[in-house]
Amino acid sequence: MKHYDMLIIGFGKAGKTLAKDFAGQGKKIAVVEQDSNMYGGTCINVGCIPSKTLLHEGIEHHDFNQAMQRKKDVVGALNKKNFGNLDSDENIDVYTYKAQFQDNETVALLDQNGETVETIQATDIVINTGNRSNIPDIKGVKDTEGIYDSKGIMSLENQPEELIIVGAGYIALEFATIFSKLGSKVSVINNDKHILKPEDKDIASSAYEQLVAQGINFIDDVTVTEFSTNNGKPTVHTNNGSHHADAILLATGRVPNTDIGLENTDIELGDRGEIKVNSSLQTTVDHIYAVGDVKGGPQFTYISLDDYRIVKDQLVGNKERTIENRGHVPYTVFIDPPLSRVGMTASQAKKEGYNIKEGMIEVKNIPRHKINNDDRGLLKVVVDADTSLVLGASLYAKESEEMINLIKLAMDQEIPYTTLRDNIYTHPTMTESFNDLFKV
Ligand SMILES: Cc1cc2nc3c(=O)[nH]c(=O)nc-3n(C[C@H](O)[C@H](O)[C@H](O)COP(=O)(O)OP(=O)(O)OC[C@H]3O[C@@H](n4cnc5c(N)ncnc54)[C@H](O)[C@@H]3O)c2cc1C
Ligand SMILES: NC(=O)c1ccc[n+]([C@@H]2O[C@H](COP(=O)([O-])OP(=O)(O)OC[C@H]3O[C@@H](n4cnc5c(N)ncnc54)[C@H](O)[C@@H]3O)[C@@H](O)[C@H]2O)c1
Repeated sequence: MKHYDMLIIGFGKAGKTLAKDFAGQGKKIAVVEQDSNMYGGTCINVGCIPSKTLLHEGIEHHDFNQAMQRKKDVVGALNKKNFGNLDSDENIDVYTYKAQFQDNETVALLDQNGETVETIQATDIVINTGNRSNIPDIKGVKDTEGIYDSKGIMSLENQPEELIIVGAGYIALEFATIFSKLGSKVSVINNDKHILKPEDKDIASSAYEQLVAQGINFIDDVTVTEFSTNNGKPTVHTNNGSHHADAILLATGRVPNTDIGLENTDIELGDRGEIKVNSSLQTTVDHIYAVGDVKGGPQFTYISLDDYRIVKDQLVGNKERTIENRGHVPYTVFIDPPLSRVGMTASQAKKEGYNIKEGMIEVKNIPRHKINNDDRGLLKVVVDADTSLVLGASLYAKESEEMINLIKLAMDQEIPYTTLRDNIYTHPTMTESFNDLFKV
């Protein structure tokens, strides 16, 4: 039995950052990752980085093969760098095995045959096992060839001429954009009447129009009933017709990876199968923490990174940072142009009882659009008329993934909207539009 100061299960964003930080403080750390293709975690290997690389290549008019090759190069380099970063540290041992709890104190490392090769105990244990694609229990889903999840679709050897995407959330819309930019004909099967329902209505309808203008076909308000193969092609059957393609992507949500022997522990799960944590990310066992996607809540790399800050603060800090005070959580849906959001929309703010003022500017009225040669999109902000604080922003525009971070900072720091309105910004930039956007 080996003993460490900290055992981290899963090579995710929070875990690898904790490992390096605590090793730097002289602590002995074990990191267990079940798959060498996943050193560095989901984001760099099968998530954010490969998907955004493919999107970038599509927008730059590269073809499918060029895009896939660059994705492979980028991921390969990052995987290697991530492994080296931990493995070269004398205070960190990286184990490539599957971790299984034997009890609250002990974790077994299993090889591919399920045999225990090592057992580890540690003063603190951090579960950072992430999540995986949800495969809906629909007839034929397991036996029909040509059905992929987001990981599989990014490893295709040949470009699908036609791609059907089931689901209309983040992954669906991003992959619809990627594959249509790379030249595939894309259809999205949506079980709702609309897409982007939580978003501002003007922004959602503008984004819908743009996606349709890019050639993406939306089949809205249908229920998938079965998958099968017809004339050698995967086919999706719905309550309103059948559709076949060269490939089908399931983008139907994600489920936490909790197959780690939790039945041998006192760790409890929540209603959605996530590991239950308190606001300091402690599980129902005091010395075991859960970080990143496996604990549910918002699923983003920067949330996993912030989870690292919370656990660090809990173990060696002043225990002040929690999931309740980490500030507003912005996000970007990487369609083209990207849709970025923080805080409330106007209708949400009204429902909450705020007395609001709204600002809006179309991208075609921002000078930078001439240089970008891109007049698509609009920006909207909501401010509190009583306090002058910013309540939210919905930015659908090129470079919005950068601009949104400034608004998040202003909201967290309670900077009044008038400061954003009257600030000096460099020119010609998209951000200088805040001078007009905040004239509410
Ligand atoms: C297609 C896609 C695109 C995305 N795009 C974005 C984006 O643009 N921006 C963004 O912020 N977020 C994005 N996300 C979400 C983001 O990738 C995740 O929120 C983030 O990676 C969180 O990771 P994590 O820290 O929870 O752990 P992960 O990075 O998921 O790491 C968990 C690791 O644990 C390992 N593991 C699991 N079980 C065991 C076990 N029993 N033993 C040992 N190891 C185990 C897994 O192999 C994995 O490597 C995207 C996700 C997907 C799928
Ligand atoms: N840019 C980013 O930050 C980014 C990008 C991709 C993914 N992510 C993260 O990954 C998470 C998961 O993304 P996702 O798109 O898989 O999930 P999601 O929850 O956003 O969307 C799931 C979609 O699948 C549909 N669906 C579910 N079951 C279905 C069924 N049986 N038939 C038809 N449709 C069905 C839902 O109605 C919804 O439209 C996101 O919540 C996000 O946190 C982030």
